[in-house]
Parts: sequence; C-alpha cells; structure tokens
Amino acid sequence: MRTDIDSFWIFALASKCRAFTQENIAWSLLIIGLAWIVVTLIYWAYPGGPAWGKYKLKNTSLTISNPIPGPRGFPITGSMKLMTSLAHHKIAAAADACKARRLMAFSLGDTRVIVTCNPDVAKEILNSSVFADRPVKESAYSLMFNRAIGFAPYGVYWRTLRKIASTHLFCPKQIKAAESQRLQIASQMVSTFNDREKSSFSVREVLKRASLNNMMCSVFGREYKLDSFNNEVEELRALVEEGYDLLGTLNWSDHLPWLADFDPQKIRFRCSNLVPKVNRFVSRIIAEHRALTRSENPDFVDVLLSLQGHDKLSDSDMIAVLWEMIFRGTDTVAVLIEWILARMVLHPDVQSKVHDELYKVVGRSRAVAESDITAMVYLQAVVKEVLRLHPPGPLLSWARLAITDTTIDGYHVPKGTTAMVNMWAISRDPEFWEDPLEFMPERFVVTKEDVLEFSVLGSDLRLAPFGSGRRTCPGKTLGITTVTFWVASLLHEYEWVPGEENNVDLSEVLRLSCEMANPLTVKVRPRRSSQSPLY
Ligand code: HEM
Repeated sequence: MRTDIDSFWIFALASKCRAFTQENIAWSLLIIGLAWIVVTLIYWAYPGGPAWGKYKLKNTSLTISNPIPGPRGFPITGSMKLMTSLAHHKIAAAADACKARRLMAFSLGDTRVIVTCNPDVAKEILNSSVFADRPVKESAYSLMFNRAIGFAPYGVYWRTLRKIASTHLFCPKQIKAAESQRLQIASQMVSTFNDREKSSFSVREVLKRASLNNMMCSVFGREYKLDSFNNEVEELRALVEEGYDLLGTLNWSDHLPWLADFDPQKIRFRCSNLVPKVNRFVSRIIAEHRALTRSENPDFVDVLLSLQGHDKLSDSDMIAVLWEMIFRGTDTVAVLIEWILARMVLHPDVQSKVHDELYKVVGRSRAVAESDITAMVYLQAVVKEVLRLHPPGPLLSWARLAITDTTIDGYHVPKGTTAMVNMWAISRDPEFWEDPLEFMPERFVVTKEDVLEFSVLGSDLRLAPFGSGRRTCPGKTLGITTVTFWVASLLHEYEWVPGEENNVDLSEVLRLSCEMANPLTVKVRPRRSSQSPLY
C-alpha cells in the first residue's frame, strides 16, 4: 500500500518536472535501445558468437590469448541452428568452414560451447577431471535425471552411484546372470520373424520391444513375451517414448533463460505431467519387491534395496536410477541392431562371411550360445564397423561441463563451458581412417600377430562410441554383449534380404540416439532347415 502511495507521488512530481516530457522519455528509450543493440552486436562480433563475446567483455582484465575459432551465428541466439536436426553433420560442416576441426567455439544463446572433431583433443576433454560434470537441461532436472548417474553433478553422490553400478549392476556376474534371459528373448525374436517369413516387414518394432522387455527383466525382474500384449509394458513404453522426446528436444529456455518463464515449447508442462506417472509406476514395483523375499537372481531393484550404510538410496533416488536404466538401455541397443541389420542387407558379401563364421563356430545343428561369441572375430568386427559409421550417440549423447577454467589444445576454456565431442566426424575422418566411407569390417580383423585388437570401449579416441574417462558409459559391456549375441542369433537363423521396395535408406534422424530415418524393411529366409527352438 505504502509503495503505491510513494509511486503516486513520484509520478506526480515527474509530471511537473520538465525533464520527463514525452519527448525526453522517447529519446531516453531510443538511446537505451541503441546502446543495447550496440552491446549485442559487440558480443556477437566475437569469434564463437554472443556467449563468447559476453564472456570476453565481462572479463576484460583476463589476458586471454587468441580466441577459439568458430561461427558467430545470430545475435542473441548464436548458433542454435547447428543443434537442430542432424547436429553432428552441421557441426562438422561448420568446423570445416571455420578450419576448426581440432577445437571450435560456438554459442547456443547464453551458453558457451566448444566442440572437437579430433581424437587427441577429444581425449584431452573426456579424460580431464575438469570435464567430469554435465550441463543439466531443464528437462533432465524435471525428469529427476539429476539424481541418476547420467546427469548427477560430479561429486560424492555421483561417485556412489557409479560404484554401485560397477560393483552390483554391471559387474560380470550380473551380466552373466542375465544370459538366459537374453537367450529367451533372442528365441522369441526368431519365432516372431519366422511368422513374417512370407512378406517384407519392418524390424524396428520387434527390436524396440525386445530391448524394452530385456531391460524390464534386468531392472524390474518382469518377464514378458514378445508377441503378447501387456498393459504394463505398453504403459512403460509410452512413458519412455515421452521421456525420449523431451530429453531429445533442444529446449530454447536452457540457453535463453529469459524465455524460461514462458515455457514456449511446453517442455516443463509435459515433464510435470510425466513425472507423477513415472513415480507411480516405479514406486509400485519397488513396493512389490519390498513385500517379497529376495529371489535367487536379483534384479536391479533387489540390488538397490539390499544396499546398506552410506550406499543406501532414498526411494526417490532409487526411482531416478531405475528409470534411467530403462531409458538408457532400451533404445541404444535397438537402434544399433537396426543399423547392423541394414548394413547386412546392403552388403550381402559381408553377411555371407558372417554366415560362414557361424557355420564354422556354431554349425547348423544348434542355436548360438553366448560363449560362441568370443570365437566370432568377424562378427565382432562387423559390430565395430557399424559403430564407426553409425554411432548411436554421434555427439556422445550427453555433453560435458567445465568445472573450472582450463586449457584445451592451447586455448583458454572458461568454467561453465559446455564441451562436446563429434564422434561421428572423428570416425569418418580420412586422416584417421582409410576409405572412411567404405563399409569394411576387415579393418578391425587382426591379421598380424603384432597388431593389437582395436578396443571401442574408450581407450582409443578414433572410435569411442561409449565415450571415455570418468563419465564413460557404465552399461557398455552389457550393451555390446546383448547386441552381438542377438545379431549372431538373428543371422544364424536367417538370411536377411531387402524388402519388396528393395531399398535400404541410410538417412539418419537424431533424437536422443541417431536412428534410421526410414525404418528398415526386410525379408528373411530361414537358414537352418528344421527351425529348432533356441531355448
Ligand atoms: C549400444 C549401447 C550403448 C551405447 C552406444 C551407449 C553410449 C553412451 C555414451 C556415448 C555415453 C556418454 C559417455 C561420456 O560422456 O563419455 C553413455 C553414458 C551412459 N550410459 Fe550408455 N550406451 C549404451 C548402452 C547403455 C546401457 C545398456 C546402459 C544401462 C542399462 C547405459 C547407461 C548409461 C549411463 C547411466 C550413462 C551415464 C554415465 C555417467 O554420466 O556417469 N548405456 N552411454
């Protein structure tokens, strides 16, 4: 009330004062507007665009050597356009145009970003403790991912989760324990495809369902048949789909904070609708586990419930961790298998070499077992070659965040900068790969005794589709085991040929993972005359 009276007197006085004429107010606004435009243009003129210019101008006392080269983009928004559809292609093209493949700077609104298309610089970034944090998007916060491994800030809580993951969830014993479940799902996939033998069909639906069922079993201990409809699976599928969409969307409010109140893309609104549903779903499963006595084969919920002392998690943290596992483990695996099958259809000569290897290692009389995979050198090379040309996370899925000021490739990188690695560009670079666009699994087959096997698990940054360093993918062994075994089973049972339309379209679409833009359509021909069940 008092404030209203004060403002009344101020306006009354101002109206009497000659300085506050309409003309003067208009001039003042014009000058302020012009000053704002000038400052905006000065920010924008700096290499890398407005966010980098703002940093430079606010830190004039810092003697920052030469700036990191990069596109300016637009004033205020910077290079948002780089992050819309197929960001990995656009970023690589921009890096070429700016001659900045080693390190390029750009702005996403107020966010300073660096990106590299070079393996040495990628190693410097990913293996540095300075970049052990992640920039957290609003959607990730809203969807509780800041309490799960992927987006938890670097610190004690994140370290505890990583320790739990490596000692309990992804340890060799736990992966081995889920072998029979993978075998059963492989068998169900084979039967499903057998029913579709006569005509061409899309494989995506079956792969996504198989992958979701696999994660439902590992995480929640739920076993579902691939060909039967189940409300619980459908419910979870819808929740996961909505989550993918939200996390995969570039949220303008993350980079232009003044937009946040308006929620222009309705991301906050959709997240707030989704979270209670996820909470209800996962809480119900946790409650059921609490009510039961421990099973012999513990699932992830059992493992988390059994933790004691410092490692014990609250229910809400458990929900976040379990939800993330379903989320991360489902689409990466399905997306990668679809790319592998597409390449098999496109390169029948390579497919027949895998068939030969299957014949030698497994024979025709029995199904593939996981223990056969170690002897299948050529199949493993095929998986690596597909990871090289079609990494599910071409920009390594989630970026890193600089915790302190640091130096990368001789350039000053300030605290709070987001760092990305364009793995897609690195693994197609002719400087590091011979005939990089050719599909040649042979490049990964060790021929001479003195040549070391190429590991894709993060030690060689020319191909590190699971990332590297402290925040490398904890599910990589599980992921690669599942993919290789399922592909071996599918190729052992069938020959994969083009569908009626006779075309395999390798165009990509980048959501949370990089998928085939047009789902693969195929026909199958059984290879083993008597279709003996696998299980
Ligand atoms: C083909 C399969 C997979 C691929 C290509 C893949 C790829 C990746 C990549 C590139 C990262 C970021 C690494 C970095 O920043 O250095 C990541 C992180 C992560 N992945 Fe995977 N992943 C796969 C399977 C899985 C599976 C099966 C799970 C779990 C069930 C999983 C759970 C995670 C988690 C929790 C993180 C976050 C780690 C952290 O921030 O500490 N991933 N993954």
